[in-house]
Formats: sequence, structure tokens, C-alpha cells
Amino acid sequence: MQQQSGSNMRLWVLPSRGAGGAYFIGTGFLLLLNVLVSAFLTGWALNQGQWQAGAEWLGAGLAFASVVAVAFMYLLVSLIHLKRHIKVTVLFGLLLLQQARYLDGLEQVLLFSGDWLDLTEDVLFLFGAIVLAVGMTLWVILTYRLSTLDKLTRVHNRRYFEGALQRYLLSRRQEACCLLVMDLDDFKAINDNHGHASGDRVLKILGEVLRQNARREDVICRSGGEEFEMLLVGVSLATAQQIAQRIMHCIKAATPDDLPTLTASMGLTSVLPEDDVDRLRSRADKAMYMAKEQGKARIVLL
Ligand SMILES: Nc1nc2c(ncn2[C@@H]2O[C@H](COP(=O)(O)OP(=O)(O)OP(=O)(O)O)[C@@H](O)[C@H]2O)c(=O)[nH]1
Repeated sequence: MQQQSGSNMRLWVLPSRGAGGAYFIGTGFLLLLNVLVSAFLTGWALNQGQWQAGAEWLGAGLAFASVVAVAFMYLLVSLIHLKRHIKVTVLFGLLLLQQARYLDGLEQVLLFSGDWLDLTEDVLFLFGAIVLAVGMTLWVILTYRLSTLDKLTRVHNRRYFEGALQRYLLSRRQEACCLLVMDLDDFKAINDNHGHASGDRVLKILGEVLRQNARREDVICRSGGEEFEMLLVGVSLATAQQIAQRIMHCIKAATPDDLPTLTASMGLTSVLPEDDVDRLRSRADKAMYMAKEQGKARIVLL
């Protein structure tokens, strides 16, 4: 969704432009649906009173819709995370097993309409509802993490970062804020001379250095091969420059003994009132490329 101004529009913007936000909202909706299903079916099981018939049909209908919705979400996750969804599959298998209990309930709704439920069944329903709610919550967290983190460095991925930038710009806080873009120097040589595993090790080190230098409100991402970005919230350009210098120092200091000294070229810019995501990032990118052209291992402000 494009940038929109006006606070009334903010509600309609997903937390992230990419699938991370969609999962979060989609699975949150499923969770709600399942809690409703559980509540209805549990109520139906516990209460054999006058309202029973309506509640049965509503509960059964919700149960069926829930199974279809879960299967759909499963398909979506499978398609997007073809290589990474094994953990999700296991969790989902458990969830679908649990869902099968509702289908079983549906069948019983259709076949029976008497006082066939006993206490054991009621307890099982309650237990199932709790397991389902916990399972769904875990699933939300797991899929959200899978879709927003970079697997190698454990910092956020580009998709999440773009969403975070967009949210920040929409909030238009009055405080100062800066964007730092950095690209490791001569990284290809590390891969070529020391092997891809060493290259990966360096990327992990850089991710760790950035995490150590970030505060809670800052957002870090790996936006490309050896390129990282950092949104420094609530800091002036002068302070951001000091932070960038500290990071540069930490990168050098963290160089493993068997590798040449690590350096990075950095571009730093402050967020301007008229910025949108593209304009802000292209300015920071430009500054970073200027740092490369001026001889690498330096910070350029723009
Ligand atoms: N080990 C490893 N290498 C990667 C990964 N992603 C990209 N690369 C490599 O990163 C290298 C980037 O090379 P270049 O774009 O030439 O950058 P560079 O060698 O740092 O040169 P400068 O940016 O000009 O300093 C390429 O060889 C890619 O194959 C990754 O996840 N792991």
C-alpha cells in the first residue's frame, strides 16, 4: 500500500507491506475464529438448554469454516516458504488433528441431538480449545518470525524493514531520525580466497555487531548480500555519525584472525519531512556509493 497521510488512514495500512504483516493479521483472525469455535462448541457441550439448536449449527458452521481457513493458510505458508516450512508443517499437523475434533463434533451434531455428551467429553472440548489457542499463538509467532527475519544473520529482512520504515514515516514523529546504509568492503575477495563459509561467518559477525550497537527502538536489516541498513530512531545526524563510527570500529575489532581486516562503506542521512521510503533509501544508498567511490572504509553524510 502506498504512503497515505492523515491519521484516519493509518488503521488501514498493514503492519508490513509484505507477507509478514499479512500472516500476522491472517493468523490473528484465525486465532479469533478458533476461539469463537471453541467457545461455541464448549458452550454447546456444557449447556443442553433451549438455545442448543441454534448454537449447534453456528458452532458447527464455524468449525467447518475454521478448518477450511486453516487449510488455506497452510497452503499459503507452504507456497511462500517452500524450503522453510517444515517446522510449520509439524505444528500444523498437530493443529489439523485438533481441528479434526471439531469435524467430529460436526458429524455428531448432524447425527445426534440428545444428551449424549458426558463430563469427559466436556473436559476434552475445553482442553482442546486451550491446546488450539496455544498452538495457534505459537504458529502466529513462528510464521511471523520466519517471514520477517534473515535466516543467516538473525536481523530483520528487507521486507520487514520496508514495512518498519513505512510505519515510521506514516507516524511522522517530531523527533530526529537517521538511516544508515552499509556495505562490507571487498567481500567477494573473502568468499573467493577463504571460502563461502568464511563469508557467511563475516555476515553473522556484522549482524551481531549491529545488534550490539542498536537500542530497542532501532531497526536493523540485511537488505542484500553484504548490505545492511539501520534506522536510528530519535537521534540527530551528528549522533548517528558517532554511532556509525563506533560500528565501523567494532567491525574492525571483530575481524577473525584468519581474515583481512573487515571494513564497510557507510551512507548516512537524516529523515526529512518530505521523505517517502524510496526517496529516503535512495539518498542513503547514494551516500553509501559515494563512500565506495571515495576509497571505501568511510562514512559519507548526505
Ligand atoms: N558468503 C556469502 N556471500 C554472499 C552472500 N550473498 C552474497 N554474497 C556474495 O557477496 C559478494 C558481493 O560482491 P561485490 O558486490 O563485488 O562486493 P564487494 O566484493 O564487497 O565489493 P565492494 O562492494 O566494491 O567493496 C558476491 O561474491 C556474492 O556472491 C551470502 O549470503 N553469503
